[in-house]
Amino acid sequence: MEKQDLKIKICGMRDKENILQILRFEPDYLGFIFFEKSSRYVQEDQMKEIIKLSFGETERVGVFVDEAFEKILDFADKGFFDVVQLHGNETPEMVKALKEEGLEVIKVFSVDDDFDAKILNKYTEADYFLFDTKGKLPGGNGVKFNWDVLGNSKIKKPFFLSGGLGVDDMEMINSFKSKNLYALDFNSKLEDEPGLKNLSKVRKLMENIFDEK
Ligand SMILES: O=C(O)c1ccccc1N[C@@H]1O[C@H](COP(=O)(O)O)[C@@H](O)[C@H]1O
Repeated sequence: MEKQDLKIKICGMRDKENILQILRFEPDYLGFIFFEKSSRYVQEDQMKEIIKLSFGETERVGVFVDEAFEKILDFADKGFFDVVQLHGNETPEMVKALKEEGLEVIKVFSVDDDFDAKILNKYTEADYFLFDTKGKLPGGNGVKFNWDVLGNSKIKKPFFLSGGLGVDDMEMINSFKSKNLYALDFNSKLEDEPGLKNLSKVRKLMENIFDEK
């Protein structure tokens, strides 16, 4: 697999020093969790400082769980993110309304063995889908789902693959064939503690992940 084939998102960032270290590896996306119950929650005041950093080509993703439309817009106006990730039970109407405000939208679906891909047809307005593992928490469970459930033909939109991905999963990722796989989303498996990514793991990911085939 060639590097240019797949985008990389590293999620759950909040520590300024750690962000600066990770930015040196030039991931395509960095994610920030605006869900108060998350152990990776970024407060508004922290975010005001974080956006003063230079992100270069790396896009910022704001992660929300069933958040009010007005709050998402307010955070967008404050320049907290470039792309919004809706990680709850947001409706197709919510996606449409955010699109009408000019936002780029990733809609998340929590997947288990009973996942029915028909639901995707309701979310045609989303720019991207993201598939995460259904678990106790809305996200950040650190567990993989059975990727076979996605099936090849059912996903008509570029999508992020997520849920417990780590640096040792490349062989599995390489053998997962889906023409619309757009990005890999890494979070808890790269951490020393919630919100703090381990540099050796990120280095291994960014330098070696695409060379294993
Ligand atoms: O990480 C969290 O705490 C979190 C909380 C609420 C919604 C989403 C969250 N994280 C997202 O979960 C997936 C998968 O993470 P993991 O690899 O299983 O740890 C990822 O997309 C994060 O954006």
